[in-house]
Amino acid sequence: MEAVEANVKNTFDTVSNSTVNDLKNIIIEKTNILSTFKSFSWFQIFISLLIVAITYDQISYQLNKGSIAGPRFKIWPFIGPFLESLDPKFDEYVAKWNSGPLSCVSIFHKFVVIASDTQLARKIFQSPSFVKPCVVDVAVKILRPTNWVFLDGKAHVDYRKGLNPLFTKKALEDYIPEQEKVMDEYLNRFVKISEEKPMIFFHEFREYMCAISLRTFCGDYITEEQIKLIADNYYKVTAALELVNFPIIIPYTKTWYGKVIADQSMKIFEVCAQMSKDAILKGKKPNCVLDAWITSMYESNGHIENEDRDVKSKVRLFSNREISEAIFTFLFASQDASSSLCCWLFQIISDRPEIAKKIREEQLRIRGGDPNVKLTPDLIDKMEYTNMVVRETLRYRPPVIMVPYVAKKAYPVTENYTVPKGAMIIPSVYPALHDPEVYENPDEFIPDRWVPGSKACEAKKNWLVFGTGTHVCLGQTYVMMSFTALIGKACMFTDFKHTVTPLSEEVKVFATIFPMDDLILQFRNRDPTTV
Ligand code: HEM
Repeated sequence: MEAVEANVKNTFDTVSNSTVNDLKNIIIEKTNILSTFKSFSWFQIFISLLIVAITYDQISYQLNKGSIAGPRFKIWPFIGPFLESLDPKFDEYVAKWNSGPLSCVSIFHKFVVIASDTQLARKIFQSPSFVKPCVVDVAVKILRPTNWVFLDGKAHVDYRKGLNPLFTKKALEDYIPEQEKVMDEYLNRFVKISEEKPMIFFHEFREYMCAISLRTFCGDYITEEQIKLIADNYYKVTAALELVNFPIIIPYTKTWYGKVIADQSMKIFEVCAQMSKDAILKGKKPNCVLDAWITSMYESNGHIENEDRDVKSKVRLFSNREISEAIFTFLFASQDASSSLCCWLFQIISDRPEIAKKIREEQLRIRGGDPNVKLTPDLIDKMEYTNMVVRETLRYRPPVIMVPYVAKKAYPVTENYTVPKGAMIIPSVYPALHDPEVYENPDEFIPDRWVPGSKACEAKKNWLVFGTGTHVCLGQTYVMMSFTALIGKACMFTDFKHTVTPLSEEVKVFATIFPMDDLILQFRNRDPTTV
């Protein structure tokens, strides 16, 4: 027993001794580390941490970049080319596209991959299981988190099914009379305001686009004053939703003004939605998008008789708030792109009088010589040459030059490169539309390249003006038809003269693209029965 006790004591002593020694060692070690730290100044600690952070930032950039084109190093640590991105230059985009089929850039923690190759761009647009449209953080606050544009996968596809019939040729038939009134009103206004001297039309065209969209969407339910309020202020929404913007809404900043206008507009649309609901129940014939949508909801749910409209799938009943949010997205999606197309169309045609003459000839011919024949979808279908001019303008100066998407998970976009999860992946549209293999002399404006059966017409894969895949532009048919109608009427009834400046052909990027000099024009009335 004693032997056992002695043994235990010995073991205990040995263990205690070794534990004490270990503890001693640890304390000495810690004291050494502390004293080493103490010998550093705060400045030295800060510099060391900074070096660690910069190294981490560089290494993760190199790992994300892999073999694709892009700056060798992230020259400005953390921020990357943030300052350049605040004022994006078209030439810098072109340089990026020319640098390789896939190229990259890193701004703050965001890694951005840009695809310039047509096949790759199409592949990205058509990979909804890997990517979804990328919206700036603040967009969720401005457009509201409940907005349909943030839906993904099946929920998005189902929602789109209900919206698609609102922008078909058949639907347009109902909207055209109201649209034509706005066209006439604004063409008169353009003549009046530029009577004295040529003036900048960038703002005018933005206001006009806003007015025509709002009349198409909300019909007579929206007042002139409300249209003016939204049209005068909509640019604040564009500025608030630029790709690089502060994510938190601070009062009296760009994003705050954007939200105020968005909220005001949606409030107006909510009231319009209720007015449309009341009118449709009383048997009104639809003449705007709200009416068409509410009719399909009411027919689908048995509130009114189905008049053999284009109701392919069951449409549930939507609240006024939901409808107002969707109408705002139509405005949001259309306003900048349509204003861009409008500016380039008028500039390009004015600079090429022979094209204006051919448009007039066609417009008079299809109307049997009477310029006052009213617009209908069938009449617009006959405007083949005018349509080719609109198509060529969209190719030559595509309003949306690229569409930001985000990788939902690691996305093997090529055999050799995988886009990291969370990175932005941007399919470019412009290079596909300037591909010399398909469009000979791509930097020349040649409407005749669109004659039926031509190489350009057949190259459907290059036609990325409206995107492709599940998020393809909802308004594409509407855009082609309403702009063909508009420019036809503008050429018949007015002479518009462009003041060419050295900046006219330079491209300004403001969400979409515009002539750098903001387009200086003068409109005059003309005899519409002559060419
Ligand atoms: C010249 C005029 C226009 C151009 C160039 C244009 C172009 C585009 C492009 C490139 C996209 C992204 C497509 C994709 O990701 O695959 C898009 C989406 C969209 N566009 Fe347009 N657009 C125009 C006018 C309009 C108009 C007038 C409307 C009116 C309703 C509209 C409604 C939409 C909507 C709602 C989306 C999002 C669709 C979705 O996420 O499902 N666009 N547009």
